[in-house]
Amino acid sequence: MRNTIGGLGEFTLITRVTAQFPTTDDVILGPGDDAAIVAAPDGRTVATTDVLVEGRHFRREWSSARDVGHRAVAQNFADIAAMGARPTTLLIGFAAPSDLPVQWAEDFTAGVRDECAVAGGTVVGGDMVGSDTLTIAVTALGDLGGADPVLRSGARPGDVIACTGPLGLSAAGLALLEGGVDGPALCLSEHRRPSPPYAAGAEAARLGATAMLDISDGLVQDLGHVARASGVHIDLDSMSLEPDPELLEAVRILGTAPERAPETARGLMLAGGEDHALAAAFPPDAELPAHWRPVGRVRQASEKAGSGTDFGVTVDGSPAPGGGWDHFGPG
Ligand SMILES: Nc1ncnc2c1ncn2[C@@H]1O[C@H](COP(=O)(O)OP(=O)(O)OP(=O)(O)O)[C@@H](O)[C@H]1O
Ligand SMILES: Cc1ncc(C[n+]2csc(CCOP(=O)(O)O)c2C)c(N)n1
Ligand SMILES: [Mg+2]
Ligand SMILES: [Mg+2]
Ligand SMILES: [Mg+2]
Repeated sequence: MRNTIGGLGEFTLITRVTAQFPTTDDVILGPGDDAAIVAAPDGRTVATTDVLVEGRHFRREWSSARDVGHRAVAQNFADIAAMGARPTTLLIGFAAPSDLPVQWAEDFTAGVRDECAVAGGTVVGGDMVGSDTLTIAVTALGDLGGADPVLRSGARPGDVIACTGPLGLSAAGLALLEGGVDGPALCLSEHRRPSPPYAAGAEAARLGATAMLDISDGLVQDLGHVARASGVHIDLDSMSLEPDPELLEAVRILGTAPERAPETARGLMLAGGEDHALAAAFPPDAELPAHWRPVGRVRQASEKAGSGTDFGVTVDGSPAPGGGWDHFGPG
């Protein structure tokens, strides 16, 4: 029992974990009572939740506890940013077996704390329960700062689709880990600790974005949600997707012939999930900073090309290949 959370007990563990989190201007009452009280300066709070399950989302042999902490924050605060909001606070449900080392819980918490410092939020509560499967369920809250939220449903024909943040790197990192081969550090680190462009969410709202979401399941599949919600069609220009040199190197290490590497890398940029980049639709006359890379156009839904499994997204005018993540669909 020594050095396991079973030895420490639930309430000591809660005290140790919550002691790591600073208070911020968004916190009226932090952890310790029946609920937290969070400031909502304009009267609205953006709320979202995502779950990480060991074996499904991470493996302890591939990711450190700190990595999982970073990732739990990143995937949730990316959803807040994708609404055009500023990340403020988190609640963390922590379900773990009793023989989990205390050190793992401490390191996970340090990862949460450090990613919160990057995103600008903090933790105000959570829950600790026993479970055979290590599972992290995070609720994130955010503040719109008086602005209108950027929904998935506002894209209009003529809009430009632009992305900011990495694409394909996390999928390449995962493939390297699955293959048991070493590869570019950037791919491995983006898989273990995604780096969503948090501030770009509110920036997109200021720039007049008509629709936005973060890329968790794959660019094509996720933009399909925008296309359906907005009643439009989206055509992506594959040649506007410029693979990072590290992504090209990773696909070569994974066995792609050098001359095919750009195409394979673009395939990962189109279908790879978990980068938590932001993709948004902007009016054609929007003046976008360079980090928002135009990657496609919004068209009338009636111009939709292709048949079969059409998510309302084409690539270079042709039906997009599948490949996005579906937790319950065919693998
Ligand atoms: N069990 C559920 N009950 C109610 N709403 C849900 C449930 N699961 C998902 N949703 C809602 O469905 C919408 C889409 O969920 P989804 O999880 O695909 O989005 P996401 O969190 O942006 O993506 P990802 O989970 O891949 O990061 C969200 O508004 C989410 O709150
Ligand atoms: C061990 C292990 N195996 C597979 C994957 C790949 N994976 C899991 S969930 C997901 C989509 C986003 O999830 P969600 O929709 O729940 O946010 C992806 C691409 C992984 N990360 N770790
Ligand atoms: Mg979700
Ligand atoms: Mg999302
Ligand atoms: Mg998903």
